[in-house]
Amino acid sequence: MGPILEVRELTFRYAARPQPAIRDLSFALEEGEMALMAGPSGCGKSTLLRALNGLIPRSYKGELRGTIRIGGHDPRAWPMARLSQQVGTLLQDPERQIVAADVLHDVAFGLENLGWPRAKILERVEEVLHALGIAHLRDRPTFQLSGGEKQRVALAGVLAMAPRILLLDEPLASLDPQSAQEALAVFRQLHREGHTILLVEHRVEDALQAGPRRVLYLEDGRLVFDGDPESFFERVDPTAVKVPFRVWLQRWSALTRRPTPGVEIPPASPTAPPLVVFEDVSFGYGDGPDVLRGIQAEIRKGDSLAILGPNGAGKTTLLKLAMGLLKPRRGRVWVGGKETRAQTVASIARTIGYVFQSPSHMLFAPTVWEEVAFGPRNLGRPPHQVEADVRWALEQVGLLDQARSSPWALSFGQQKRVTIASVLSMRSRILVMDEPTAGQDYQTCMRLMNAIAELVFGTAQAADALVFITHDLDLALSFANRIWVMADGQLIADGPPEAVLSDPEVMRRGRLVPTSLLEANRQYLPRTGRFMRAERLCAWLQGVGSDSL
Ligand SMILES: Nc1ncnc2c1ncn2[C@@H]1O[C@H](COP(=O)(O)OP(=O)(O)OP(=O)(O)O)[C@@H](O)[C@H]1O
Ligand SMILES: Nc1ncnc2c1ncn2[C@@H]1O[C@H](COP(=O)(O)OP(=O)(O)OP(=O)(O)O)[C@@H](O)[C@H]1O
Repeated sequence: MGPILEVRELTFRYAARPQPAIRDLSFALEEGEMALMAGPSGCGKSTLLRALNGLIPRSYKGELRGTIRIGGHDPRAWPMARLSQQVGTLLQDPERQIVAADVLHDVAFGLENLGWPRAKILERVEEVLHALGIAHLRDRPTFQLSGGEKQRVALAGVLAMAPRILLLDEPLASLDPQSAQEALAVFRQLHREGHTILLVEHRVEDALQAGPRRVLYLEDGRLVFDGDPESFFERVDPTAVKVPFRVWLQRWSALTRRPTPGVEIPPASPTAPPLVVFEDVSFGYGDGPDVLRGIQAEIRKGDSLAILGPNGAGKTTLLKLAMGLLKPRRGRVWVGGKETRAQTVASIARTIGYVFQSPSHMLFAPTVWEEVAFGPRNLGRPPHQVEADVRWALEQVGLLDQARSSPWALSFGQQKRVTIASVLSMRSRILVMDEPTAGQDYQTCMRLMNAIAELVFGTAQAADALVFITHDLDLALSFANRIWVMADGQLIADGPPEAVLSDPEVMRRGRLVPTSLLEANRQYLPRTGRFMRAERLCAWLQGVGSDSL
């Protein structure tokens, strides 16, 4: 029997683009094989998945050349219903995957289409919801879900159908670390049961825990590596891909191109002037239960604040209260010395630039340039200033070359960066970002965060504070001088990364799982005195001599 999935010399060019998004791709997966696919943002990963699941050429027009075989047949001749029984896809943006009004119906949707009897559908849905730890969400309206809750519901819908081939486009991007572990356990189980899995993930270190024995690495539409994880680590540039810290250390002295050190982030000062104050704040949606309870905290000048915590803990809700998009049920929120109740959202937006979690909630303009120009124009800036602001913001996110593209003709990671640029261009004093680096490759992520940290801590002092929600502990320990952990609507920790991420009780309640970089940092903390990002820790370890390793 031949491979279950095979592509040969596959090339695809989107109609709107002069260059192909994937070029001459050839590889095959045997039945029951699991492979991890990685590569920089925009390298063609989602495009390949679209060609495999039939969205290309059905929904995306362009020029497709080469061969695709599924179980030895050309799927392009099949009706979509037959193809989707064989190939299940988790899309990168759960907003686009969820179809039904409540969780039960959403997860049951595919099975209903297959004509399963009702009792069997219910049984199957319960089973999948349990496996992903979201049984409690069963009867919830889907529009009310948090980002990570949505991602798990979308995944449940795909897994419920148990297709032979699973194409998973960044299934971990918005999951809290413990939920990511649970999802990985489900993938391991599916692999044991004989499903073929192609897992696209930037979180390489995490994704490898699902046990793939093969890594496919794309660059600029081409397959540049196909081999086992250890050989991948021997060849990979650790500044480009998130690898375990031991790989960093092994490769560090041989690196010819060292990453730029980036701006130094000083400790947060507990006596700096407060910018945003939460005064005993509680909040619930509509007449529903409280989702935030008794939040008492201040965001101060010079903070680079990372907000961590389980999916559904209330992180996004808290930031929406700061933006005045929601008003507290009890207590008060102050921005710039005034209560949010007494300010319009537009006036708060002059102080706080806010990047939403999902780019599809923000994008609206015909071109990237127009999208990024909207904010500064709205603030009444003169055209030459708008031009300078847009150019600068697009440079920071590495998208100046896409200025004339439609935001909809970009990869997910690129779209997310457009939304960041459209906030940077307003040059707000406080930058608030909901999972800014979800869906970004490691290198882009580091560049982006360095550029943003530079605004607050660089010589120009172009901003006063930075606040970001993230599930990436490495990002938090590398760029935050202060961490809040939220759990179940409450603030359970507030302090420097070294203290917060060393507290086992906070780690447990926050569903935080130590990464290899965090573990190395904890080990050396007595001597380093502070947590450091991977390259700094490597340099430090080298400085103290290898005998102490
Ligand atoms: N609908 C579209 N129309 C035109 N061009 C597109 C479209 N979608 C993606 N592209 C372009 O094709 C290239 C590959 O995009 P793709 O989404 O496959 O990348 P990716 O590797 O999945 O990126 P990411 O990691 O950011 O999700 C990019 O240059 C992107 O701008
Ligand atoms: N519009 C809404 N109506 C009702 N409940 C909502 C609404 N939006 C969010 N919720 C609920 O409020 C709680 C907190 O959601 P929130 O989006 O703040 O979580 P989060 O910590 O940002 O999660 P994630 O890490 O998954 O993004 C969740 O239980 C969520 O289901």
